[in-house]
Amino acid sequence: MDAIRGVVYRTIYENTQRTYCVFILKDYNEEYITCTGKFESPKEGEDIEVRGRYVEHAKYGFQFDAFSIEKLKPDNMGAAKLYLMNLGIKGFGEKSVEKVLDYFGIRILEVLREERPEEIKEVPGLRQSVKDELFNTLLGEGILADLNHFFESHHISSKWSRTVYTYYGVQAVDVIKDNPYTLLRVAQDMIFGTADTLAENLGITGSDMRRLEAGLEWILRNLDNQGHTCLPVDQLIARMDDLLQTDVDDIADFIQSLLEQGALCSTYHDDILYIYPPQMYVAEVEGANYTRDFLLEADPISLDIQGFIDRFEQENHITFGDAQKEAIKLSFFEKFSLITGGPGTGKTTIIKALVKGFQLGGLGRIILCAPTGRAAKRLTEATEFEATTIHRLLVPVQGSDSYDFTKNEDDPLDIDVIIIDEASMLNVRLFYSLMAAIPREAHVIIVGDVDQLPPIGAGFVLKDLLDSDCVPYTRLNQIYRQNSGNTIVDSAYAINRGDMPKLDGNGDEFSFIPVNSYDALMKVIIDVYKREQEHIEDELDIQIISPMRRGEAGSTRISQYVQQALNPPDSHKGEVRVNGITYRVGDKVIQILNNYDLDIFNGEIGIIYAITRTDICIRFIHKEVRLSIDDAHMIMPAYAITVHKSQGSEYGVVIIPFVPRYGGMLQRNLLYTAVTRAKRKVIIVGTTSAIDRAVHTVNADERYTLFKERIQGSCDS
Ligand SMILES: Nc1ncnc2c1ncn2[C@@H]1O[C@H](COP(=O)(O)OP(=O)(O)OP(=O)(O)O)[C@@H](O)[C@H]1O
Repeated sequence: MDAIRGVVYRTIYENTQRTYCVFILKDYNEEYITCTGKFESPKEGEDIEVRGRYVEHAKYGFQFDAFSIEKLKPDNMGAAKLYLMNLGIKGFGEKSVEKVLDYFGIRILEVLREERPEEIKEVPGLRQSVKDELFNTLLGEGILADLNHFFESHHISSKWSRTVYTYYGVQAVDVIKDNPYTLLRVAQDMIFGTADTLAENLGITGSDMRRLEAGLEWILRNLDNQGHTCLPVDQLIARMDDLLQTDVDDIADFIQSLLEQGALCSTYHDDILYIYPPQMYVAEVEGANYTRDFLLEADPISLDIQGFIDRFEQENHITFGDAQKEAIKLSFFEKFSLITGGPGTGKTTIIKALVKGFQLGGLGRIILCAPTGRAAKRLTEATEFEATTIHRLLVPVQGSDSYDFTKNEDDPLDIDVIIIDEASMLNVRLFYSLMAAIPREAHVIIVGDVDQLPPIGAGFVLKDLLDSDCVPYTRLNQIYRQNSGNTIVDSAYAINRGDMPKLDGNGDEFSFIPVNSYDALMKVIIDVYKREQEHIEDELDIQIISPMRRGEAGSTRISQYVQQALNPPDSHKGEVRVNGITYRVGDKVIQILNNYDLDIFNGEIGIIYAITRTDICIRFIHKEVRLSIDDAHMIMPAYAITVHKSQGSEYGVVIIPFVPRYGGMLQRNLLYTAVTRAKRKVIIVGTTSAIDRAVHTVNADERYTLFKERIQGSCDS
């Protein structure tokens, strides 16, 4: 490792999270060296030492890749002045700095070098607030330096120093030395192995309790992402053994002790012990209990149902099929019922009828909701009745976990009826939160297509409710949408049955373009996108939907290609680079987190129409917003998005890349979900073999959950 000392000459770039920077260092031989580092940028004029190595960057040439940085303490009065001025403290300008220098004289070098920030408080003539901030900053500088040193000595990037300091303050180094695994809670992008290696360096090995705790926490943290509410105990032990490579008996004893303390929960079912994190256990058990309460008794509304159906048919010039009528009757009769069916089977039409019917039956406080903003908007448009997202309905507790809501059993919703659409997206935790907030006397109607992808998060509520055979339900099989020749719908149903869709037709609605190389895939996608763009009024109506995000053919890479091809750099167009991603005026972006302040939700797609020094201005379908560049982590490029992100949304034209390199993602429900996102046109670009594999692969990913069994009442605890 090399070390260079010098003065920071100029900062070239720093990302908004302040975890990566590029700057020019002027070393003591007056040579200018471009440095990069995964830490916050030093300030211009600062004396620093960087340690790392010289590298040759393909584009930027020779530069210094700094692994760590240390601010050098000033060794003369001029440097001390610069150092103090560079602290960037409000109200601490040149005059105030002079006061400090006058007071300490040459002794200031000692104060700064030996990190005795408390002495700063003695300086007369400084405002108390300035003194306090100066004290805290100098203290922080010292601790940051200690952290940088500590990390460096253990070969860990100092990019986490600022976060760790912000979290643990003056105690930071001690906290980490005491339990290095605490880093995993603070440094979100740190992997277990990094903390584990540090722990080993510090003598924490084998079955040390801190190691067992961290290993368990790490595995349970990923449970939700993998779709499980619980794990069979053998699985849990095996996973911990894989991760920690320690004595299996110690792991088993540790799990047992947590069960005894109530830090983990468990259920015995079919001779298998399932282990739950407590919040998952509560969600699964209580979600099922609430549902069972609703199933206890029917609660018919006072309405001549047949007369109502006849009138609705007349007014809307349709004749309901038998299954549709059954669904309507069940919804009016039962307190809790379910409607499932594929695209075009009339689910939305039924919802429309239900709203009317419940109103006529005197139940006027009706809520329509869906898991995503886009689905709620679509429902509003289709039913002409205001729908909302489940999150908005339940009112999240600001700044807390994403399942913590203001509306709950103690403060329930003021409603008579709730109709929940796109229910295939409901995971166990969201379902529990929702059920907790529904008053016991309300009618609950759950609507969704059970053949869509399972939800993000644990469980598959819609499927389990259906499979339980305890919930009154209707399955709609007849397709009403443009009955004859809708090849999108026909293809979707063929895929769902496990048949190949017709790929050689020249239908305008469903087409397949074979490609036999990666380059051809990208080229065709761009050509098709361009062609469709010319025929469409609103670019938001075309969407590329890819089976996965990562990899050469993932949505991220495709988005980059499309941007390069269709919206390349242009001196007339504003652009900004955030976290290595370039956003340019004209680009399509997707919101990836709910932003309640701006009223824009996860999954909404928009086009950038302006970029200012501070904001990215985006036109979403119904709204234009100015997103602060500091909040740019809430968006992503979206020429292509994943099938998972597209759930609950519809687009006029959908382009689906589908090639063998998607591997395990080539599954029937994934292709079915992608195809059913299209209203007018689907273009699959790929290979017959990839489609064949998907059509014949029924999602084999097992989700560990006992939700269905709890609905059935076959689980004891
Ligand atoms: N019984 C019926 N007779 C004739 N047309 C019907 C009938 N039911 C629904 N439709 C029509 O079929 C089309 C599809 O219905 P709808 O949108 O309600 O289905 P959906 O299941 O909600 O579909 P998706 O999930 O794809 O939105 C609509 O144009 C609707 O007006």
